[in-house]
Amino acid sequence: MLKTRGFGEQDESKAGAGDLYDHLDKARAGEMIGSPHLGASPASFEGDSSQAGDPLPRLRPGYGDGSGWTSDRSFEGAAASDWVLPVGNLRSGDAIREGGQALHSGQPVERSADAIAESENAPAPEMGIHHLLVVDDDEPVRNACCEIARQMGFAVHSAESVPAAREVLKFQPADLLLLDLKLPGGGGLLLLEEIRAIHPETVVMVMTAFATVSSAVEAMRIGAADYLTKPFALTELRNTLLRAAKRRQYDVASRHLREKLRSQKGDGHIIGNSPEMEKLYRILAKVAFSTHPVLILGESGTGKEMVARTIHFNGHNARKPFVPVDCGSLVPTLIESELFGHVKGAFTGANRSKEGLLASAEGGTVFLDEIGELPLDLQAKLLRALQEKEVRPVGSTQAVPISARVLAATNRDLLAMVEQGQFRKDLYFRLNVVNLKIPPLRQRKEDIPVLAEHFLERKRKETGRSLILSDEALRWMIEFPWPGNVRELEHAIERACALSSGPVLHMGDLPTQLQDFQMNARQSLIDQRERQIQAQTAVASLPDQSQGAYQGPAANDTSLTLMENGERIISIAELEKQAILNTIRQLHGDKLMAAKLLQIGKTTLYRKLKEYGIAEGAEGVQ
Ligand SMILES: Nc1ncnc2c1ncn2[C@@H]1O[C@H](COP(=O)(O)OP(=O)(O)OP(=O)(O)O)[C@@H](O)[C@H]1O
Repeated sequence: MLKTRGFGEQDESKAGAGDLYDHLDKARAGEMIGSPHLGASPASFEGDSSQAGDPLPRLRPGYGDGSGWTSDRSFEGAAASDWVLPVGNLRSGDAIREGGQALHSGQPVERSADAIAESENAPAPEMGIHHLLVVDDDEPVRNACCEIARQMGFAVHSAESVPAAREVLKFQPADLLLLDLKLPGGGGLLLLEEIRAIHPETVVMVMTAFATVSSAVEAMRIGAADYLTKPFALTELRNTLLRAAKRRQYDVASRHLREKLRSQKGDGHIIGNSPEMEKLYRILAKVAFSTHPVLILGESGTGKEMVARTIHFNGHNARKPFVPVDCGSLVPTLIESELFGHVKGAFTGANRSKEGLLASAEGGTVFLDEIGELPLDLQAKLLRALQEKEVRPVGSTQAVPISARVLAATNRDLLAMVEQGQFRKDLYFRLNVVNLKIPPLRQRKEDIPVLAEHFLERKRKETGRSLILSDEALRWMIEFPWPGNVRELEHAIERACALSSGPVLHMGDLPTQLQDFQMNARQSLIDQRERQIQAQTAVASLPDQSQGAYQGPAANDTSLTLMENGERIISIAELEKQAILNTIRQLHGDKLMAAKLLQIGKTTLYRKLKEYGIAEGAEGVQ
């Protein structure tokens, strides 16, 4: 049976919905959901104006036909569960069917997207449909929470116990879970742990009684995002649900962005799949959706500006301007007027007023590159501008509001500059709300082949030539430390493409620093090999070891360990002693040559001999 009712109508259906109406009506009258004594006055919450002054929820005037809601719902397999199909995520004028497959009984009813968007409590339409599961054995509380959530635009499901909740979750994973911690058939904490393991992305809010606040703390430790203490006001419930929905939306959006960053190819996109870059994508995907300042750190050419652009063009203000400011290349006398603007006549040559770069970003992003180069006096002015969100153009008495997000970058050690008094500490903390470190290319060598291929592909497209790197060239590119990072690699490929006459790019086509690096590396290998051969030849040309050679420690020597199987374990110190004494003997006492062949200093050799108690002039070692 389908029962409908519009808010404010007197209730021929009230008997069917039972306590829900009592609960909602009383809650609307300023009482608390979950109160054990519903007649209690909200005065007990004095001091919390948000609760005491809780505005009544504005229920939409019915669904489509102006009526109320469906009741009498159940879902096959989920006893006492309450299902309502999606709302939200609609464009103006859209209509949706409520009920659909999941409703066991009753006709689907429609309501317009406009009606939903109208509701001040509904999550923003772009937030999408959120499936909320309410789990509480207290039916009036459960129903009241479901109703409020439904009005806010959630797709609501409910269960009165842990087993019933598990049944619901089999069919519909929850985006959000509102969970009473005190439940029959196993506590809410158990379900919370299960959810964290199976659906870690579900945002969980727990409900507790005053007496069990410690379990809420435990729940937060396990991973609940928020908690409500019973009894709670409508406003609290709505705010908690909204926060959770936003959090969920944020999590989903950052996960998508991370995937996008990982898989994107082509010009203008960050390339690289090393673990270091994966870490960078993870943080980048989070900061893109916030408005906090971000400090981007990394050596020259690591891609700091590219990262700043990626943050801006994937964030909420992507359509607003992105204004890069190179603090290092601005003429010192002009920096102030560039950043903050000036009025006509402010200084010689100021023939007209000019808007500053900070104001021109208008809700977009200002990227302060090489922030470490900003003179100290301007650091103070920038700090003031960021704190007060306004700038005063040079020569003006009027402040101009600024609304841009600030991203800053540097290849310098700002903290060391702070310690040396070259950079303001307060500005450093202002800019460094979040910091993103881009590792140098030599610390993520896995990215070199993919980056090289990326730049080659660009050249192939530009020139129509088929171009590939020889194995040798690629091998040395991977070895090379790239002090100029990705920019240097990009230029190396460009140069090689320009110089090579055929499709294969060889070592000879790469820049001289790479060729020099290859030559030096080869030379040091040759030198090392030669030293080894010399040493071997010297030893081989000496008399047989048995002739007066040091024979090692005596059996009773403490440097010896005799194993059970009779094998002797010789200590490192003893091995060293053997090597030194044998070499000197083989060289007929030539200690200088011995030190050279053993690759130790002469003084070390004499010190060792002294330690061994071998006096100058002893046979064979003088
Ligand atoms: N991960 C990357 N994927 C593709 N191209 C990259 C990457 N990192 C850097 N680049 C390219 O390298 C060049 C230098 O990048 P960018 O200007 O962002 O570096 P930077 O760290 O800001 O340098 P500087 O400190 O010198 O200003 C650009 O052409 C950019 O496109």
